[in-house]
Amino acid sequence: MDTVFIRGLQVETVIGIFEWERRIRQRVRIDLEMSADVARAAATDSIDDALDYKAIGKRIIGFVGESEFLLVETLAEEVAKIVRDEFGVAWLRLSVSKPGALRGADDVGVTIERGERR
Ligand SMILES: Nc1nc2c(c(=O)[nH]1)N=C([C@H](O)[C@@H](O)CO)CN2
Repeated sequence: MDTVFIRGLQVETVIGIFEWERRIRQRVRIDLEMSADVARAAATDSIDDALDYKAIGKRIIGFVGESEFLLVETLAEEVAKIVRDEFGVAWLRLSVSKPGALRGADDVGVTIERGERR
């Protein structure tokens, strides 16, 4: 299985369980790996046969920027659904984190895996 990935995508959004977090925008970081047939795209050298990371990245930026979830878990699940349903991705591994949210830690968040690897 091949993968197409997006690493370190940063988007500002409303997220968090505390009252003060509902009044500000915070930066979340998204790391995404998606199964893809890279050999086919390489053979034709056509974006039509590729999983377009730019199109997916723009869709995620738009969705996350407009969202107002409490938990990073919910944000991760909803982004995973969009990527799978709208871009036909069979398997993905997705991390959503809030850099600096926990004093003393570089980053905190969740990683989910959805679908079957082909
Ligand atoms: N598993 C989770 N734990 C916590 C979350 C979360 O989204 N998932 N969120 C918070 C707070 O919003 C925190 O990020 C504020 O600094 C705490 N724990």
